[in-house]
Amino acid sequence: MLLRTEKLTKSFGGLVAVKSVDLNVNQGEILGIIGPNGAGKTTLTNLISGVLYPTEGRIRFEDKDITFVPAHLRARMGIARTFQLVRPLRDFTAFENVVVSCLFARGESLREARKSARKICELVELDQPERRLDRLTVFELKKLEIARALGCQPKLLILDEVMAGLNSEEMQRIIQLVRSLREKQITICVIEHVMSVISQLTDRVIVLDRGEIIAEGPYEKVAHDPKVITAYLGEEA
Ligand SMILES: Nc1ncnc2c1ncn2[C@@H]1O[C@H](COP(=O)(O)OP(=O)(O)OP(=O)(O)O)[C@@H](O)[C@H]1O
Repeated sequence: MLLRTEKLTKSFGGLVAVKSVDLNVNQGEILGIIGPNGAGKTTLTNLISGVLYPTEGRIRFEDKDITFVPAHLRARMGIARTFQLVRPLRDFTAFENVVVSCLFARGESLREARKSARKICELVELDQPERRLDRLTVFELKKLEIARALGCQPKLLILDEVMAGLNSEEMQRIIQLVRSLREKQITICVIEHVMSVISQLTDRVIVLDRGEIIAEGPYEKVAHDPKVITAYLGEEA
């Protein structure tokens, strides 16, 4: 078990966004986290990455209790995530963004960080990384967001809706990239609204609804679960 949460709960005032969630992430798997809008997926990601601390419950990573470990130290321990809204440093080039991530997350020297960043840019196939960010397409910004997360040398990589705004060919390229990362022994959690991506990419899926896990298993199984169908229909109603 790489990551385990026990009765993880986060309340915002009266609203319980994540409610007593027991989540296990196995070493080497690609786990999908799905659920209708407002189900608590991003809050759960924020709790795991340390952007937020829980109201109750514990988080264990590689058998260490990290419940209240600050985000930057979690990054050094090997937990990396992308953000739903990409958050690059706007005044830097793409390459410099990746260098910064390697410098801070890995604690590398500038020389080492530049070398690592070059390899990461090749891995994610970032074209012309010396360009400024205002010259990048949405697809390239998404790859940059993944590249920045890879700067942490993650053991666990959480992808928060990386497919939003991409066309189907670009999605296929990201799917290939994510598969290649798994081959490099990186465990991956994918939060995604695009179900064809979830079905192609994941070994297992958990479904959140109103902060709780309502179903768990292979995508084909959970997609036919009446509780899941009802949760999604509720969203459309
Ligand atoms: N900082 C906050 N303060 C107050 N309420 C919040 C905060 N963050 C999230 N919430 C609420 O918590 C609930 C879960 O939100 P969250 O963003 O985690 O859901 P989600 O599943 O990621 O949704 P989406 O798919 O729309 O991104 C929502 O009702 C949301 O309004």
